[in-house]
Amino acid sequence: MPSKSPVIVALDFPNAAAALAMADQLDPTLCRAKVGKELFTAEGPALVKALTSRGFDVFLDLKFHDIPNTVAKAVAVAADMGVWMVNVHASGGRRMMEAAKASLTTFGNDAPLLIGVTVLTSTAEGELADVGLDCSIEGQVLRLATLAKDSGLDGVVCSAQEAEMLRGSQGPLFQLVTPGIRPANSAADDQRRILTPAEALKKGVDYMVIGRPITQASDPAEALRAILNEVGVG
Ligand SMILES: O=c1ccn([C@@H]2O[C@H](COP(=O)(O)O)[C@@H](O)[C@H]2O)c(=O)[nH]1
Repeated sequence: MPSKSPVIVALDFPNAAAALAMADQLDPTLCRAKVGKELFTAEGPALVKALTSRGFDVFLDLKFHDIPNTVAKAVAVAADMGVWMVNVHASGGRRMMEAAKASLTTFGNDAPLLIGVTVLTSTAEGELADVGLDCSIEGQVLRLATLAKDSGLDGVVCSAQEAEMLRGSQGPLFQLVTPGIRPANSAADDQRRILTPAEALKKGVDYMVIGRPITQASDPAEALRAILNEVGVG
């Protein structure tokens, strides 16, 4: 049965053995699973299949960013793999996102959620200037989220710090997927725009992507349970 949990556990591991050892400690009715660049580059579609056959909804987090034709084809292959969610960089632009969305038409109700990445949660205020953007992070997130919605995407990756603003501007159905979640007293690591799980849900996020606070815990299943208790789920 697909999970109704708001938690997506980031399986950031170097190989299938380590990722599946972690997955086997987690209950797929209490969380979803995210496969990112490190794990997918090492193990490919077989690893996605191993997770879906264990009952996990899989978010394939490859953040495609390329010309429209290339991204559209990659998104369709991801859909064929049976993933639940896939993403592209919203900064790839309207034509790229529209092509990605169009490539999912043939999948009908089985199409994965298509999500646009706005500004990475590791980016701090002031760092946009380094890449030539003369605006605030909130302004850039709003601009890219609006473009993603206009291009037909189902939602965006953003920080929970921007969730309230986006919930107000993009409406109740636009999916807000937020990494950069840190339970109180956890290390921020390389994340810069963080909130706790309870703060994030209060701001209206749909899904919280959580990696190290769960996967590096001495008891990952207990760390997940504590987060679900904090937000009153499960
Ligand atoms: O803006 C973004 C987009 C993606 N991520 C990914 O989420 C997880 C976060 O892991 P933690 O260990 O909880 O920091 C990781 O896989 C990133 O690639 C993100 O952090 N920010």
